Amino acid sequence: MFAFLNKNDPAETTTPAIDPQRIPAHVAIIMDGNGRWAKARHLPRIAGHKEGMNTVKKVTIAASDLGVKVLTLYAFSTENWKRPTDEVNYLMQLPVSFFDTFVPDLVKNNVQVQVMGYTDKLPAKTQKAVNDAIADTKDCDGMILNFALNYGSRSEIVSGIQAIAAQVQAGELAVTDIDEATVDQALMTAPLAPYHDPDLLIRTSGEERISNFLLWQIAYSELVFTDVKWPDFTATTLKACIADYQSRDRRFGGL
Ligand SMILES: CCc1cc(N2CCCCCC2)n2ncc(-c3ccc(F)cc3)c2n1
Repeated sequence: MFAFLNKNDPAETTTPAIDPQRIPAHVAIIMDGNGRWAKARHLPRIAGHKEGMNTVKKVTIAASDLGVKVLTLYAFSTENWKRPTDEVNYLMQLPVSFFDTFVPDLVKNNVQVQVMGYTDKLPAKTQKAVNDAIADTKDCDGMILNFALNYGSRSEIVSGIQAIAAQVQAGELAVTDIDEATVDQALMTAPLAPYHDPDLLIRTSGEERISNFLLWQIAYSELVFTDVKWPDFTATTLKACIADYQSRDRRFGGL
């Protein structure tokens, strides 16, 4: 079901062998450990977030080069608003910094940006940076880089139920016609079809929790937990996680 990597090789010094024919189509990552990375170096937490953004750039290109179809990154949860104001303010300018420096590389690598979450609640500058990047990469038909931004799975499911109920109330949908596909189409991952469900979910920094991320979508996902902190995560770490994924015998509930 899930495994914990890096018991013996935390630095991932060896490049694992992976089968290029069995790359997971959709990889989702909970990018944890940025604050602890900074604390271990006697740096402010925002230094960890800044280094974490550099890792986003490196891992985006690595995933695209490996042939991943969708890379979903949990950048900011609905619960993160509880953090200190100065940290939230710093985090909210990261999408601006990211796109100021990285959109040309995204286009060069044919990467399309998508964003899911309650983005209307974000600061105007953050929303503009996100909307500009989506517009600038809309013609790219390579890997989709999907940021979860002000996202929470339970809220997403409630919003989806409300949308389905409105369809029934409007006479557009019969209750007996509601099925799993109806729910898939009502969730924020609908635009990722046919890759709306992650094949592989990675969480960094040793925590073994899902933390309200893609709860419906990970029903059959392989879960890999690594103790590597996100700022230390590299293309080699990604390959090690994919090698672990490829070592699994996925049954989707069957024998
Ligand atoms: C808004 C919070 C946040 C935090 C953050 N961190 C800090 C915490 C996680 C580690 C990665 C670095 N990053 N890194 C990229 C983005 C980003 C988000 C949307 C977008 F369209 C483009 C880039 C980002 N956003």
